[in-house]
Amino acid sequence: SKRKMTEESAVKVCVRLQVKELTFIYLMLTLTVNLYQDIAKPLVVSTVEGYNGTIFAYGQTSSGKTFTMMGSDQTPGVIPLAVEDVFQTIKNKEFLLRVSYMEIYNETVTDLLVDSWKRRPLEVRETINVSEPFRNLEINDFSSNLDHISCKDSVWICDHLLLAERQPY
Ligand SMILES: Nc1ncnc2c1ncn2[C@@H]1O[C@H](COP(=O)(O)OP(=O)(O)OP(=O)(O)O)[C@@H](O)[C@H]1O
Repeated sequence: SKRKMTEESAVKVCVRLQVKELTFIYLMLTLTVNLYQDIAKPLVVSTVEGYNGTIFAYGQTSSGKTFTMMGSDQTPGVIPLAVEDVFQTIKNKEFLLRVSYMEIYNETVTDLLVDSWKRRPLEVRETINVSEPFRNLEINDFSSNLDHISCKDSVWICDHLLLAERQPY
């Protein structure tokens, strides 16, 4: 299909740094969903069990970081796939899910969940072992089974992340 041809046109390389070794290398035929299943899903599931996890996209401009992380309606990226899996994993459990979304650009940290006209650079706290490294970062609580919380599904979260990203400065 047209979509498949397009997605296959880019090379994805997934790196887990381990003393100068690459653990996985994905070539042109790899779809984001395959990469997600191998690399990200185990990490996402273990974060729900209490482990810390980081998925980090690195590469030169236009190499496909946003495409891989956010994706599109036809080809969901790592973030929507991860949010969906989090909701699947916490289904029928009482679980507090907290989401924040920030951008680091030209050494300035910005909270993307704040309306663009209210945005101010976040102050970075450099003290070791602080649980909140950014002062004033908006942290949204979403719960899978509390009625008074407006968000109940992964689509709502992803829509808000996309809206936040597209707000003009
Ligand atoms: N695997 C892919 N299949 C099809 N199109 C892709 C793929 N990866 C990237 N693209 C397309 O290439 C263009 C650049 O990709 P993208 O915006 O994701 O790059 P980026 O690394 O986030 O760039 P920047 O650092 O400038 O933000 C976009 O139009 C995107 O849709």
